[in-house]
Amino acid sequence: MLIALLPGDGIGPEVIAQARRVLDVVVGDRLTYEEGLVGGAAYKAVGHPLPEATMEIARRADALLFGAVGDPDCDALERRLRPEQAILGLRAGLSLFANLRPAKLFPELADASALRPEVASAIDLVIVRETNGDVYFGEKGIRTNAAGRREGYDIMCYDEDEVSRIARVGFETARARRGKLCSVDKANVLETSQLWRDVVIEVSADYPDVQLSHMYVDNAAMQLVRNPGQFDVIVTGNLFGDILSDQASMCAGSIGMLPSATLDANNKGLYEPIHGSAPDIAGQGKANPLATILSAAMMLRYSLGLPAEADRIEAAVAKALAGGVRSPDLGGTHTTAQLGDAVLAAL
Ligand SMILES: NC(=O)c1ccc[n+]([C@@H]2O[C@H](COP(=O)([O-])OP(=O)(O)OC[C@H]3O[C@@H](n4cnc5c(N)ncnc54)[C@H](O)[C@@H]3O)[C@@H](O)[C@H]2O)c1
Ligand SMILES: CC(C)[C@H](C(=O)O)[C@@H](O)C(=O)O
Ligand SMILES: [Mg+2]
Repeated sequence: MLIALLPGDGIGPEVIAQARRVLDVVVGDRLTYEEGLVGGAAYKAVGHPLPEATMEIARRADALLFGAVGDPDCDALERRLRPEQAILGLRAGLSLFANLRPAKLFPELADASALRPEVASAIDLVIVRETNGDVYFGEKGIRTNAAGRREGYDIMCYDEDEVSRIARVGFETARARRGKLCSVDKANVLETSQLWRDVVIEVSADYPDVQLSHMYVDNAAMQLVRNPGQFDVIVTGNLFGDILSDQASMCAGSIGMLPSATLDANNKGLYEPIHGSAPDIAGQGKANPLATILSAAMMLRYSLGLPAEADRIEAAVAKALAGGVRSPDLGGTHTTAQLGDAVLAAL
């Protein structure tokens, strides 16, 4: 099976290196890798953040393992050349619309959560985030308005098929878990959200066994901190899901702990930590690689049909944490490589 390995920028290559060590031990030569340039690294090498050569590997691969993109050197570039366009281009170009972001507290990390331990310990949820639509992909630009002033705009737009297909992923995910789906929107203000809510309710007719609720996004942000244990599966749009998942990560201990899968209709997927390239700590051995290692486990489970191997990796991460290894984001002083060492030792 072929993996497109896309390390990217900043801490991306550092965390991918540790995931690769783990995969080599757990699945060995059952996987082959082709590395592609993405993000600022690709822009600097060939003038584009998502070169056709990388897309070609990505199309051929059975799954994609992605680090992170984002480079302060590229901040002044026009939008289509910015490193972040690489991840958006992969999601759009490969129809990767269903972004699953599980947030669960490893019991050993109760002290690292931003919440009180008894509140934090209840967090065990999945955010199902749509990643092919919303303000990310609507018409956008900067224009001069009637008053002669510059005006930026990003149209928020979802069509009903986009909503129903992500709603189905939400219902299926809930059905396979504790049977509760919370759809998060802003239907008190946004027409897009009103349609979202109507379509989710229509789709719910096919899932009478799943308990559906609706919540406004501002309340959801508050409830995630007040009582995260109330959520099983959250289904939401691209922008709300982006924000809520970073927030959920701190409830579960650290942004460096949350993995993700972004799937197409056939479970081909891109696997990446939810965090970015973290330029503030890049190159210092401070990055927590566990989100990326856990993303590799999700890849084995969802795209490669190796659930036992995925379980093995997740158990090894838990064992490494139980052994006391902690990167700075978790309140410790261990390096990126030492976290990798601890997971390998646990394996
Ligand atoms: N999918 C992606 O590739 C992705 C995701 C988010 C942000 N970005 C990009 O990354 C760049 C930096 O963005 P940002 O600073 O807003 O977000 P970020 O997630 O890169 O970093 C936010 C904070 O979290 C810390 N952090 C992140 N990952 C960590 C890890 N594994 N271990 C320890 N600490 C970690 C960072 O040091 C920083 O203080 C920007 O260019 C942004 O667009 C890319
Ligand atoms: C880098 C950026 C485009 C991306 C997003 O907003 O989707 C990131 O924040 C993420 O969470 O994957
Ligand atoms: Mg994000």
